[in-house]
Amino acid sequence: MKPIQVGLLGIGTVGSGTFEVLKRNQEEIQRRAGRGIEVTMVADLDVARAKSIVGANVQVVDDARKVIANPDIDIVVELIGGYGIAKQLVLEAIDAGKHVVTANKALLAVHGTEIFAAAHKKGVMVAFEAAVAGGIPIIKALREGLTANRIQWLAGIINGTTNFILSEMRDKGLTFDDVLKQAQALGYAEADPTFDIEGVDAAHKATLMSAIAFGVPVQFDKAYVEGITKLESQDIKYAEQLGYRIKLLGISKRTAAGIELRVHPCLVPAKRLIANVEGAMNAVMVHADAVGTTLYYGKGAGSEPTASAVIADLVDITRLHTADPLNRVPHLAFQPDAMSNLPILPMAQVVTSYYLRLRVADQAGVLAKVTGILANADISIDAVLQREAGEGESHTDLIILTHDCVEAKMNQALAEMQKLTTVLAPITRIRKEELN
Ligand SMILES: NC(=O)C1=CN([C@@H]2O[C@H](COP(=O)(O)OP(=O)(O)OC[C@H]3O[C@@H](n4cnc5c(N)ncnc54)[C@H](O)[C@@H]3O)[C@@H](O)[C@H]2O)C=CC1
Ligand SMILES: N[C@@H](CC=O)C(=O)O
Ligand code: NA
Repeated sequence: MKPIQVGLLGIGTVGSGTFEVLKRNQEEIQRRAGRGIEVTMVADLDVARAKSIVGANVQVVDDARKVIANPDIDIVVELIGGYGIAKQLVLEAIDAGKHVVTANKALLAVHGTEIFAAAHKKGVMVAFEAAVAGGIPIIKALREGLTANRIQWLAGIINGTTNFILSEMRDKGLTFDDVLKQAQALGYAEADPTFDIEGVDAAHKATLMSAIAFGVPVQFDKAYVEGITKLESQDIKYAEQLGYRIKLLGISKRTAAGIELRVHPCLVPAKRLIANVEGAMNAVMVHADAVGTTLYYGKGAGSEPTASAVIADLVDITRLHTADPLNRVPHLAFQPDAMSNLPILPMAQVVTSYYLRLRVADQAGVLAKVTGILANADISIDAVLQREAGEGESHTDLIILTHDCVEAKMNQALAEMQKLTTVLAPITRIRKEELN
């Protein structure tokens, strides 16, 4: 049988890995797919660099639309990134009846509803394993492997750049900016690294996982997003003393009132496997009713790990493209007419526990006032740590761990505590999850 012909749009970090791994493992891949899979056309703005990667046997153009217009191309792989031209190209490829593979979580988290609807109407597949946690087959696991289950929550380290920054800062005492530069040089960071450090990239991925886990539409605009730029190294140290690690987590939970969808730094018990995921590695925990808790771990960024996921999608499409579209796995795991309208909850309605750090005057009665405010708000305390004031210091740090409470109550208690004259600086609040 004639090989499946693939057109690559963009041959940067992920595109070059995809080309290389497809070539290197072509025999093994063909034995699995039942058919050869070949990149026969590439579009990149940097034609010279693209040619140096693919050699003379592959046609290279600078206009992606030429790939889409080529009737011999069966699958278009979008590896340009962003919501701009990438969106137009993906929609045009669908319109031309091409199956699409993309690693572009930003595009799908924001415009997924429109893109999946267009693909469904046209009877083509849009596959996106590489868009979440790079090489980890988490989309496959959520969409197919766990299909018997009612999923209750998922929580993951789903941005390699920020996990790398947090690990290097903690272990080597390096500065934020230096580690970010390293992450960029290693090809982990997004084109705009603020997407990584402000939690946006993780929120894109959490949005996609949440849609697949709970059968709700992709709703990035409703996600709560907080990155790691305001984290202070002293909080990392205090958390360690209390038996926790701080990780940037993407979390989505099903509750009776709706779906929690949030990304923020989070204290996680140091004894959990996920707390020990270091460097650019990713890990996702999924808790479901039948199977219990499962954990998926691996490389979430980088050229070949991400290519591994792109190629898995190419193989899936190769196997399934002749199947009746109704027999294919739905894009978001649930049939399009069986999606749930459970709302995404505003952050004020989220229930979680907290780490609080207060810079307080070193005076008698301060602790009582603070704990009194928490008690009045019905927030119970799990642990308290008070740093001894140093010689000549008139202030000290008070660290409090709370049990679960609704975020609105905590906001109110924080506002009251902040008004105390003995509280000398803005209070640090970091959320905490036991993940059990
Ligand atoms: N780098 C990584 O580790 C991962 C990246 N991704 C996603 O994969 C996608 C690609 O990322 P990278 O390979 O890292 O980016 P990159 O910046 O290395 O590569 C993008 C390529 O697209 C080309 N390009 C830009 N505009 C174009 C246009 N109009 N027509 C044709 N080519 C064009 C650029 O010249 C470049 O070669 C993004 O959506 C990213 O979020 C997903 C998982 C991991
Ligand atoms: N910038 C992302 C790349 C993969 O999605 C990350 O750091 O995880
Ligand atoms: Na993946």
